[in-house]
Amino acid sequence: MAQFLPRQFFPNYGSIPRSYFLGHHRAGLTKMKNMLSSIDYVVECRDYRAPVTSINPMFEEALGKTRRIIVYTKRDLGAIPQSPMQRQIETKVRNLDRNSTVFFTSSSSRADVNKIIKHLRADAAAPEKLTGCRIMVVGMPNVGKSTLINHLRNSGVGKAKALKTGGQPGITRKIATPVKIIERESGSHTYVLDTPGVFMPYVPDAENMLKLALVGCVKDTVISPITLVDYLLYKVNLHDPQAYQRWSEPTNEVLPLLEHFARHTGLLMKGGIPNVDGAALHFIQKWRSGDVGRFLLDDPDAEKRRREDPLQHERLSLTQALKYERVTRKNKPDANEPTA
Ligand SMILES: Nc1nc2c(ncn2[C@@H]2O[C@H](COP(=O)(O)OP(=O)(O)OP(=O)(O)O)[C@@H](O)[C@H]2O)c(=O)[nH]1
Repeated sequence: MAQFLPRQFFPNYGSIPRSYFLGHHRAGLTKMKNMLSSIDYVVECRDYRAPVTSINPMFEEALGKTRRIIVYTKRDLGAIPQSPMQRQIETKVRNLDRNSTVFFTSSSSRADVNKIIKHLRADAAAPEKLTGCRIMVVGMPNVGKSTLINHLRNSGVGKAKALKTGGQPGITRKIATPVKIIERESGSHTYVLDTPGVFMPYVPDAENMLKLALVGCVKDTVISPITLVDYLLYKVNLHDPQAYQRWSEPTNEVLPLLEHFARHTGLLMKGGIPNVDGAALHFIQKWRSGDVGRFLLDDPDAEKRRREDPLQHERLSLTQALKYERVTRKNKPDANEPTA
């Protein structure tokens, strides 16, 4: 049999939507900015699988110089736990933000969350105020903020889940009441505030929009699931074309893959015709639960090179992003209303 050759580039970016900036994202960001004066730390959550793409430049500019801890969530989905690959990834990702305190967490690992609690308890610079230390947790939609806070609370004060979590973005729509995660004898306890996930007004690079949709920052109704699986297939093949061998031979063709997958998983319509749309959503869910390989969608080495080369530094500025948003709103009065 001929050797399988994965695609080396993805040919089909077509007309992918580049925005998902909803009304509650804008309102949440404004409220966060207004609350900053009473906040001692910001914990910025990013998705481990897209450590570069899930950075929201809006936070960089809006949250200013408030002390920041970066937490890469969903560690369990980006690499096999304790593997050499995991260690390699984390060294590279840590090196991208040498001046920040960085943690990697998996919701299934108490040890990961304990490290953050330990750091916060030991932090000599934590303010000893009568009102306690207040931490705001920010990040893109669905990145795992509420889950992290529930685990911090459980690890820090032994209490059960306080916040609602869910598999689709937008579960948290308002800044929540503070949740206590550390108790101190002095009475200066540490509290955490959950915030609504905030997307960016415009994603200049269509590939980044696909990555953000795959990791779940964007609702599954915004981009065609078949396009998403096509992009995922391209990435999976570069990582390990055997990752979906339970359902299909290695292939670069999305429709045959989805047809095989639909038949294996019983997603059939009348007359036994494979339900490829349903299969696409199910295949994405499989990948999101770690069943189709664990790997990064971003390349930290490429990001390092990009950051070191000022000529390639093309990140969209806040001004450009807001300009784009104004134009979109002018053309479409309901552009900021949530889709389904
Ligand atoms: N496998 C895995 N899943 C996680 C992890 N952290 C969060 N999740 C899942 O990711 C989904 C989103 O988690 P949430 O905590 O609701 O995310 P959020 O950032 O608060 O979402 P918004 O309400 O949109 O702001 C849920 O289904 C969680 O169970 C993790 O470390 N590993």
